[in-house]
Amino acid sequence: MSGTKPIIVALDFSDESLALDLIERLDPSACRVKVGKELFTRAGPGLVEALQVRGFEVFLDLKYHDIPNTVAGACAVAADLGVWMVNLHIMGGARMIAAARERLERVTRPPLLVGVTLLTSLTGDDLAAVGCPGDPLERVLALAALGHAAGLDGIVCSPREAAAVRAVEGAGFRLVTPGIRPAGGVADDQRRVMTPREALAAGADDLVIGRPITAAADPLAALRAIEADLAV
Ligand SMILES: O=C(O)c1cc(=O)[nH]c(=O)n1[C@@H]1O[C@H](COP(=O)(O)O)[C@@H](O)[C@H]1O
Repeated sequence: MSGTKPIIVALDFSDESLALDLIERLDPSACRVKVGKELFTRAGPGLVEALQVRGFEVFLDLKYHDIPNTVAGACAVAADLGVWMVNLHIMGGARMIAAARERLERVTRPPLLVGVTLLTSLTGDDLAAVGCPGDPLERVLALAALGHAAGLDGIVCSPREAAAVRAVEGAGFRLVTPGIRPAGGVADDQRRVMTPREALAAGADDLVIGRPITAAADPLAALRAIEADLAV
């Protein structure tokens, strides 16, 4: 684990006010937040700035996947926004990743650049159905190696793959893991999941957690319960 606050709360809301209501009750010294496609499409960069003004480090999760020039430009603009972390799809290829890295090297405060390997909602059967049969773990390991060589700071993967990736890619490579579900929680659309404690024990650096917190009757109590479980 590379920090004292491994939890990233995924603010997957359709409305800015819902995100801000939750944020008012969170402590920026205890967690980070993620702004993804839903909230960003609604609220845009202004919301990112509002979160940062309140002291939160923001993971901008727009999963860029395009030609190298377009992704590099988007990463540069994300850096201008001052975000802490930004992501892209490793399937965009080594030249796309290298272009993003090269552009970020030109900015004063580059965000961490991480790459999505295989979405945590996908199984081996899903891979076969899109014409890429194979074992999810093998695919994650291959994409992690490609991304690392092309200049990523880390990857997004399921915690189920964290230990294997850590063994190959080493200590400094950041492992960001969604697909987190407290024991007994519903998986929703996630397929490759682990509990928060299992994920940290497997070597994850960051735990991206959305609905187990945001859809709970008492989101703050749900977050506290996860933190308490991790502290044991
Ligand atoms: O890049 C991501 O953050 C991401 C990658 C991935 O493979 N799986 C995944 O679930 N995510 C994001 O992580 C969050 C997980 O949310 P919950 O399933 O509600 O905990 C969502 O905001 C997803 O967009």
